Formats: sequence, structure tokens, C-alpha cells
Amino acid sequence: MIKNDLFLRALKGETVDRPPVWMMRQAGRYLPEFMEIREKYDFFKRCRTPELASEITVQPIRRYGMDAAILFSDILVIPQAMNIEVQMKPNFGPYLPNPIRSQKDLDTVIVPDVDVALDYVMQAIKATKEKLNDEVPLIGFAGSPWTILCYCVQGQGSKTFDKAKELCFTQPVVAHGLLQKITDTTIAYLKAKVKAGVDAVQVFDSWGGMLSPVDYQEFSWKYIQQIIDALKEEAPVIVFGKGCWFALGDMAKSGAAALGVDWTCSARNARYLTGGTITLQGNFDPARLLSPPSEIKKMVTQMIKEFGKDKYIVNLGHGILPNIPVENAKAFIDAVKTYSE
Ligand SMILES: Cc1c2[nH]c(c1CCC(=O)O)Cc1[nH]c(c(CCC(=O)O)c1C)Cc1[nH]c(c(CCC(=O)O)c1C)Cc1[nH]c(c(C)c1CCC(=O)O)C2
Repeated sequence: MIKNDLFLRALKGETVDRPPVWMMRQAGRYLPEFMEIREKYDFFKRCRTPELASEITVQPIRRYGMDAAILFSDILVIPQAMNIEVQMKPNFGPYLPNPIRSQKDLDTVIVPDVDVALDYVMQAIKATKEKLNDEVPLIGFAGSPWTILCYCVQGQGSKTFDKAKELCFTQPVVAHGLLQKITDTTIAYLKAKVKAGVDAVQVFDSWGGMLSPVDYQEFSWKYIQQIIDALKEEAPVIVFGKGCWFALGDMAKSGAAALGVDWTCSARNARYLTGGTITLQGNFDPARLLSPPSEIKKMVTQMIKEFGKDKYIVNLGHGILPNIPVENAKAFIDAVKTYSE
């Protein structure tokens, strides 16, 4: 049994004394202890070495005592396992030298045996569970099929993901073929992660908000729903769609345990759109962590009041920025841990 089960109780919608807190991208570049490891090992070496991945995962927990850990890994390990080359270039980000732009390209993409291809992730989970010693739950994650397609087709990050959209709108059969292969791989992957020991899973639809509401249904939501259907009996599923407030109504009926919200959607609107029944997670503007700690504390208290302490998980509205001072991140976490009504 997990000693601090606040996060799991919030996912079930139970009444709690205070909401749980964690931060998207909490294992990362704003932490000096992470930078030490980063200097020595390249990105995928860190992902592929269970000792390193588990160490990086528990670093923020040791420093701040969040109520949940999230496994250090990346959403792009999935395309890598599907026979698509992925590089992480320093000062550039993800780079995929052979993007998928035709049926011929799609034919080279495989649905791998995840137990073999991604065994290193399962080993990282086991190593992390040992280090966590049942203190807090561990979150496993995957990118949404649409967000993964964005990288597979564009070949790199983008402000518009125009090539990804072009494939969807000019070769929909190829796009759907790729989305389904990613979905099948992701379902097997998340199931394996649960078997290896994660207590909940989160699907990151970081680029869902790039699509119009109608296109979102066709190219993103349909596939996320498949993932929820396949996983919901095995573990609580959190869906975070950046810029996807328009889909919150459908998401609330999907079987997901909780929904992530970004900072452009007010607590009130998110509660209204979801009918007030489902657990919500979010939505502090990551750049607001640059405010002085005293102001951060006030704003966090106000945010909890607006969402309500129950059916709520305190988080940022997207990943933490690398330039956030460690004491500001601490102010964010402490404000939640000392919250009382
Ligand atoms: C879109 C996306 C990616 N990766 C991820 C997403 C979805 C969430 C989001 O939208 O932020 C998810 C992710 N990536 C990473 C995690 C670890 C767990 C966590 O702390 O949340 C998680 C959950 C580690 C990482 N993934 C990456 C880093 C930084 C690179 C490094 O450490 O060398 C980390 C800590 C690299 C990465 N990985 C990706 C990009 C665009 C980049 C480069 C940009 C950047 O540097 O932030 C793809």
C-alpha cells in the first residue's frame, strides 16, 4: 500500500484535507542535481539506463516532497520503438531525420513487441518503485497519438506543425494508418507500464490545441478514447490536452479519471464544461513561477479556492520552464502542502 495516497484518492474523487500536487516536467532542467547528470550522459542514455532514469525521477520528490512522481522518460521513445529514428539534439530538441510522409514511409513503421523494445522503461519503473519505497504513487505516461504523429511527420518541433496537418488533410488514409499504429503501440505500452508498477497513467496531448474542434475529434480524440477504453480498468487515466478546453465536455464522459487543464481556461469554465463531476488537474501558468515566492503562494491558494479542494490535483498548466528558481518551485509545492480551509 502507498503511504501518501492523496493523489490516488483525488483521482477517485474522494474527499481530502488538501489537494495533492505534482508538476508536469518536474524531473528536469530547473534542478541543479538533474543538470549534474545531464552533463555526463546524453538524453536517451538517461532514458535507457534504469539507474539514471529512476534517480532523476526521485530527485524532485526528495527535494520538494510532491504527492506523486512521474517517470523520467519521453513521449518519443514510442516512435523510436516503432522503427522511426529519433534524435535529441542539444539546443534544438527532437529531430527525426526520416519523417513519415507517404504510404511507403508508413509501411516501414512497425507495431513492436513493447516488452522487448521498451523493456528498459519497465526496468526503470521497477527501479523507481524500489527507490520510492511506497512513499508516493508513480505516474507513467505516453504522448497522444496525434502529438506523436506531429513529430513523426514534421520531423521536429514546430509552431504550426503544418506538415503534420498537411498529411492529415491530403492523405487521410496514411494519417489514420499511422495514428492507429501509434495507438496500438501506446495501448500495449501503457498496459505494460501498469504491469511493471505505475499507479496511474497520463496521456499528453500537447499539440491537440493546434487542431480545430472538428479536426480534433477526427485526428486526436478518437484515438485517445481508444486508449482510455483499453486502460481504464487497469489504472486511472489522466488526459491532458494543451489548448483543448473545447473538448472538455467529451473528455468528461470518456471514462478518464481526471482531465488536465491549461492556464487559458478558468477553473470556473473548466468545472462548467465538465459538469462539475470529474477530477481536474492544473492549471498554473508555468511562467507565473517567475513571480516572487510570496506572490506564488497567494496565487496558488486562490487557485485552490477556485477549483475547490476536492476532485482537484494541483499542477502547472504545462511543463515547468528551465529558468525557474528552485525556491519558486518550492513556494508552489509548499503553498499546497500548507493549505487548509
Ligand atoms: C511534447 C513532449 C515531449 N516530451 C514530453 C512531451 C509532452 C509534455 C509537454 O508537452 O511538455 C513529455 C516528457 N518529457 C520528459 C518527461 C519526464 C517526466 C516529467 O518530469 O514530466 C515527460 C513527461 C523529459 C524530457 N524530455 C526532454 C527533456 C529536456 C532535454 C534534456 O534533458 O536534455 C526532458 C527533461 C526533451 C524533449 N522532449 C520533447 C521535446 C519537445 C523536448 C525538447 C524540448 C525541451 O528541452 O524541453 C517531446
